[in-house]
This record gives sequence, structure tokens and C-alpha cells, in this order.
Amino acid sequence: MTSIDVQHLTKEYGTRRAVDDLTFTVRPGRVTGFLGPNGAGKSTTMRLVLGLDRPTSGTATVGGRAYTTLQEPLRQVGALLDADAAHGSRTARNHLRVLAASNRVPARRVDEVMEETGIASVARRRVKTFSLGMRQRLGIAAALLGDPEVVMLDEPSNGLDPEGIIWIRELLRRMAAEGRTVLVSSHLMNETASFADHLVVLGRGRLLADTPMREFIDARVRPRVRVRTPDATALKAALARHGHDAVEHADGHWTVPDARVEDIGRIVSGAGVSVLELAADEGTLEQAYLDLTATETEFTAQPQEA
Ligand SMILES: Nc1ncnc2c1ncn2[C@@H]1O[C@H](COP(=O)(O)OP(=O)(O)OP(=O)(O)O)[C@@H](O)[C@H]1O
Repeated sequence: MTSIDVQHLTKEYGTRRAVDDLTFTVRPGRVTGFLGPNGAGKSTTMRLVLGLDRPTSGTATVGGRAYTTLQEPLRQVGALLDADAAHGSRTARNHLRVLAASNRVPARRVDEVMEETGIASVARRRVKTFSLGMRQRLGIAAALLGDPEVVMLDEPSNGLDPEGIIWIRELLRRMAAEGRTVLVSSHLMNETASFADHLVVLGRGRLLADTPMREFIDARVRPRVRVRTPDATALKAALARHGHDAVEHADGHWTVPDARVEDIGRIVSGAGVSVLELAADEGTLEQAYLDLTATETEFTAQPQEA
């Protein structure tokens, strides 16, 4: 099984430290979401893993070896970094054929990955006529070409239509289920929550979190219970007797902070309060992420002076 292993990785561009003493491992059999504000160092880390840039210090290896020393890299690591990497005057199919030939990948894989990524019908069109979403699919096709054990995708949902977003989610889940190592950067939190098992979060080049997604959320977002009732007075009184403060919302539902649905269910049924809705209000990845990165964002919008 092949992991991506980053050890004390540092990259400086002049005086700017883009990646700062990063250590983490991306393991097989799960999708690892790679998160962080703009400029946090995600793309730089991926470039260093792929040997497209040299680290100032530290190492990044795949299966224990530097990418540049891999015999047939495309068959071991598939990557999408930049949807514009393909030569615009080539057809999609030719672009993939050239890649396949130079990596000893059988030519039949070209047709397979074009089918798989939904671009078979435009195989003979020049890449420069492609929309962003089509170029993105072509980049993913190139990443899958060598049937690699390790897949690294930088914002793969970028430009995809809703059907494409569902497709990429299922593709990522399937690759992890097949035991591959999958690292995916994204700024879309709902999306990431739908496919990631594990998260690596960067802020200003440093590691902020390396943790299972559920733990990441639970550690940062307090659980709440959502209740709707036709008898607000009875609900409030019953909860108050057990030390809970309910908060009313504009649409008429109530939330009980720092509470578990089992406990609130017991209290309201014990008090005979009629209930129209009772549910655990689980924290979202977006809430947890914003909580963590609030102080780490280099490029936050400043409130405008009136
Ligand atoms: N070739 C380069 N020369 C100089 N500075 C660079 C270079 N590449 C990246 N940087 C700087 O390194 C920092 C990290 O950039 P990087 O693109 O890795 O961040 P990112 O997390 O991928 O951001 P985004 O989410 O916006 O894509 C930024 O401050 C960026 O300006």
C-alpha cells in the first residue's frame, strides 16, 4: 500500500515561506480532504510531492520514494494540478495518447478514461475549444490514465456542473474503497464533507489539523438539538427545569445548545410537551473549518468603513 509522506517540508520563495515545516501522512483506503485558506500552501505542497519544485528543506515521498525517482510515475501517481496543462491545439484524445505512450500505458486506457470522465463524445475536439468543466474532466482523465494507486487532485470540482460534482464525489469514494490513496484539495466545504474521511488543514504554510473529519467537526462545533412545538411555553418550562435554555428562531423552531437529542427527547416526552420535530443539529464542516481558520486567513475581506 502506498502512502504520501511529508516530513518537515519547507518551501521558501524569496523571503516568503509558502510551506513551513509540514509533517503529515496521507494513507490509503480513504479520501483525505486538503483544506486551507487561499495562499495556505496546498498547491505548493502538491507540487513538491510531484517534484515540480524543490523543497528548501524536508522531504515529500510517495511509497517511500521521491516522485522524480519513480520509474513510471503516471502509473503510480495520478495528479490534477492545473486544468490548463493540456496543449490547446491537440485533440483531447491525442493529448491522452501522447501521455499514455510516454508512460507505457496501453492505448486502450485512453478510451476507457474518456468514457469514465464523460468526454468520449468530444475526444476529437481541440482542447482549446473546451469549457472549464471539460478541461477539468480531461485533467482528471489524465490523472486516471495509469490506473495509479495514489491520486492527488487540486480542486477537482472547479467548473463542474451539478452532475459532474456528483460524479467526482462518487469517483473519489470508489477510489478510496478500492484501497487507493486519495488527496483532494477544495474550498467547497459541503463538497469536502460529502467525500472526505480525513482532513489535513493548512494555515500560512503550517499544519493546523490532521484528523478524521468527524472528530474535526465534533471538537469544534457544539452539538445542538432542534425542536418544533405548538406549545412553546411548555417546552421552555420543561427544558428550564433541567437547566437547558432554548433559543427561538425566526421560523418558529427552537434550538437547545450543548444538548443531546436523547436527553431532550426524554425531557419533553416526560413533561408531555407535544413535539412536531426533534432532531440532532450536527455541526457542519464549514462551521468547524471557519472556527479553526478564523485567525489564519491571510486574505480576509476587511469590513468597509461607512
Ligand atoms: N512560484 C512561486 N513564487 C513565489 N511565490 C509563490 C510561488 N508559488 C506559490 N507562492 C506563494 O506561496 C504561498 C502558498 O501558495 P499556494 O498556491 O501553495 O497556496 P494554496 O493553499 O494552494 O492557495 P489557493 O487556495 O489560493 O490555491 C502563497 O503566498 C503564494 O503567493
